Amino acid sequence: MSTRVSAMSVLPPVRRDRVIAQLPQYFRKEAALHTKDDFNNKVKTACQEQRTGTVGRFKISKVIVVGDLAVGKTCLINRFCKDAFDKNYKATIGVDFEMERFEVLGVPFSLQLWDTAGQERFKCIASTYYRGAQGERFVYFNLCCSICRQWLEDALKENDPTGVQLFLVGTKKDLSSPAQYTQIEQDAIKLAQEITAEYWAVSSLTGENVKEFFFRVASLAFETNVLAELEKSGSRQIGNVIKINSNSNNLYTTSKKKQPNCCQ
Ligand SMILES: Nc1nc2c(ncn2[C@@H]2O[C@H](COP(=O)(O)OP(=O)(O)OP(=O)(O)O)[C@@H](O)[C@H]2O)c(=O)[nH]1
Ligand SMILES: [Mg+2]
Repeated sequence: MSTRVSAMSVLPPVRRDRVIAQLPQYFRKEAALHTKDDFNNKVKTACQEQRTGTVGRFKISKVIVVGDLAVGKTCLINRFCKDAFDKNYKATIGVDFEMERFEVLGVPFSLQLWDTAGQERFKCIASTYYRGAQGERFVYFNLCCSICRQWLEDALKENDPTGVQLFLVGTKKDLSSPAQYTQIEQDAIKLAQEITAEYWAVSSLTGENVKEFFFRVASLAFETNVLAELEKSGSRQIGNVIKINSNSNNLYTTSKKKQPNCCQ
């Protein structure tokens, strides 16, 4: 057994409240990365037959959280990972990391959450990370910020947009009245559609939608990763029994992304 595998085998079992057996649903149908109600059949079969390749062993998916300062990036991660909330603002310096382990369709799956700093003076540090990141990247953008389109442009400049799944997250939902929220949501859905992102609204103070959101991220990341693994192993086999579409890892978006405009 390799050292890496034995290191993994000493990890404690995945927490029971991180087990995902069903595909978690989108938040708003009009701004979803996909609207299917179950995991892809090829993915389900691969999981049953334990043919998920590096997914489930040492593969770790990265989630990069970006957005303006004080929009609530760190609090969102802390609410999910530690079930904690701090009302005092402590700016992130550079980048912090959290690891979160799931079990999806019986397969262990880890997300590494990159919590970047929103302050302008740390922005160059964050962009170094986008550049250095290998493999799939899943980027969130916080809604409650005037320059979120700027973050988006910067992050996409460093990444192939087709390899990135975007989530546009409206934070601090508890602070708006229902009437204010309705207006915010309309604008957010428009922006999400424009940038081909999935929209969510969350509150780290109350915990509303936080777990649902991360479960959805983990599930879509897992599905994309397994499909990519199947495609890789499919292309290595001679005379495949199962034909795997060469575009199958690009599940959710085939349309060319529009250049984001300036904020209104
Ligand atoms: N009411 C309310 N306040 C929140 C919520 N989320 C975060 N806050 C507050 O907003 C402030 C900033 O939160 P952070 O999570 O530190 O913001 P950040 O985006 O990580 O900021 P940087 O690290 O500077 O980029 C803190 O005072 C939090 O308590 C929320 O859901 N509701
Ligand atoms: Mg922070």
